[in-house]
Amino acid sequence: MKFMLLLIVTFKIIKKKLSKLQGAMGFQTPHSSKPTKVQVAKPIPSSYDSWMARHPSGLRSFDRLMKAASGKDMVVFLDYDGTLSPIVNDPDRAFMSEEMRAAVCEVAKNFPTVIISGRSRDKVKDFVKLNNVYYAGSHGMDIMVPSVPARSSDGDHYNMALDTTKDNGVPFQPAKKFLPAIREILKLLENKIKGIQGARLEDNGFCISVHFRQVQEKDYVELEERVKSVLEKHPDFCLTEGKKVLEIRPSIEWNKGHALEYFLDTLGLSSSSNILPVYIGDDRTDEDAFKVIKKRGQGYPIVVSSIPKDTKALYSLRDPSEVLIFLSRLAKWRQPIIGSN
Ligand SMILES: O=P(O)(O)OC[C@H]1O[C@H](O[C@H]2O[C@H](CO)[C@@H](O)[C@H](O)[C@H]2O)[C@H](O)[C@@H](O)[C@@H]1O
Repeated sequence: MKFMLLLIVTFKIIKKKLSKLQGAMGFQTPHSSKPTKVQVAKPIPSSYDSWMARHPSGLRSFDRLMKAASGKDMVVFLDYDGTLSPIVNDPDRAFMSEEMRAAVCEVAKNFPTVIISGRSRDKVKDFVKLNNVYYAGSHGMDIMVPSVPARSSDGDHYNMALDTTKDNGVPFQPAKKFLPAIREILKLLENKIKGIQGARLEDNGFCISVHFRQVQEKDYVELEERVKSVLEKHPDFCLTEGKKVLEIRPSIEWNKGHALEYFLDTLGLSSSSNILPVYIGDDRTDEDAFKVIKKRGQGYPIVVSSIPKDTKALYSLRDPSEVLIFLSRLAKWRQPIIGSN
């Protein structure tokens, strides 16, 4: 009797295992209530893949983008941190590579090129070290309008004689009247953040960065509260947040988007219906420029991100190494000569 019971139990176990195995292999068991098709597992798209479907890679789309750009006046805008240089712990050591510098230099030989950064104009210039690009610092609040026009005198060619080392242009600084208040805020902040280990200030000319990349997470709230307490006495300033940085800036209607429009205007390029601004940036402040390009309905807003994020950009590049490839290809790209085979 016992032997019979053992035999039945063993038989049932073997049957169950066999049926599981068949299921896993896609076979139907005779006991299936409904006939099921053999299921071929579809790969579930990762969130980055589905984000990429909405913001296609600037590299994969390169040929298509350039085809649509042919015959148009391209102007290239490049953010600095996180775009031309990788994000690093020490903001003073965010150097760009020699290859990146060479690629930007080559691009600038063919297209008017603007470096637009949250840093002070002098600082970003020190990092980039190129004299054939235009610079806008303090999120576009510090622009040196070049005395050499972007156009040659016949208006047909991009002027490659541009030399931005000669600061003989006219400064455009819409937040100039805030400078005394910025100095005062800087002093107050120096005292306020003293006790918070790892917090550091960066004087960006027309705005101030309070870095917390090196601050312990438990101190974040305290730091933010201290910064906000300083701003209570300065209601005409606002606080925004970037990548592990709090940014204090004058509350004026001026951002990277306005700066983009301003450059197109002052370079004598905005009247052309053929203008094609390309803007590459990684941070929240770059979204203002993406918005402007989208509104114009002309140009390529490209976000640099290796994670899905909410953005107005139409295209994406994963990180500065992809920016380098994109710029190197752009530097080599030549407008097809109309009429040639
Ligand atoms: O407009 P950007 O040129 O992107 O400037 C935005 C801020 O960039 C810098 O900070 C960021 O990069 C640092 C170096 O990699 C990193 O340490 C920091 O955590 C990032 O937020 C710059 O130092 C800030 O002043 C700019 O506001």
